[in-house]
Amino acid sequence: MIENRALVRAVCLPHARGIEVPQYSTAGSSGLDIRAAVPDDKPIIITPGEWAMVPTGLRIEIPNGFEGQVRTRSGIAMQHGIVVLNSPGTIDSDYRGEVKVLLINHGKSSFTISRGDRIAQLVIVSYCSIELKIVKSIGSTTREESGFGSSGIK
Ligand SMILES: O=c1ccn([C@H]2C[C@H](O)[C@@H](COP(=O)(O)OP(=O)(O)OP(=O)(O)O)O2)c(=O)[nH]1
Ligand SMILES: [Mg+2]
Repeated sequence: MIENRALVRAVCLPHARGIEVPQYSTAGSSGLDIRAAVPDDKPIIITPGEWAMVPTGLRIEIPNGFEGQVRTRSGIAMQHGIVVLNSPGTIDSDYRGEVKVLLINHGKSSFTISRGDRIAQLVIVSYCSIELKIVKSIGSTTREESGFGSSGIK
């Protein structure tokens, strides 16, 4: 159990009223499950190969020095091929619009998203803001320019 919790304030927009607010499903979960705020009578259907922007009905105020990462839920990825297209989606701390989730269907069947469905998870992460300095050369390493499988694939 993490004792030192960052406070994230959120506004629930009218179209999300009645939907469960994002929650950690267990005490040790890193991501809060976030739910689709689509109308009851207008589910979103994503056909194979297509993607859709799913509203969450939430505006959040992430503290300075933190960002939100919108990540795929492994269950719907494994069972239906539904993943966050821009994974992980970035929620900037200065963003005040509605958090949206971009989902793509890599599966073989259409996938229906109904009101209140848990569509993704939101992880709040601290990050480092840098000052980028352009110089003539940068420090050398053993690896130098090797990459992209240079150490072998398996
Ligand atoms: O999955 C996502 C990704 C982004 N956003 C919102 C919050 C984020 O702060 C903003 C901008 O996102 P990003 O920086 O990824 O998009 P961009 O294409 O660079 O747009 P911008 O020029 O507005 O930064 O859009 C979401 O609601 N969900
Ligand atoms: Mg951006």
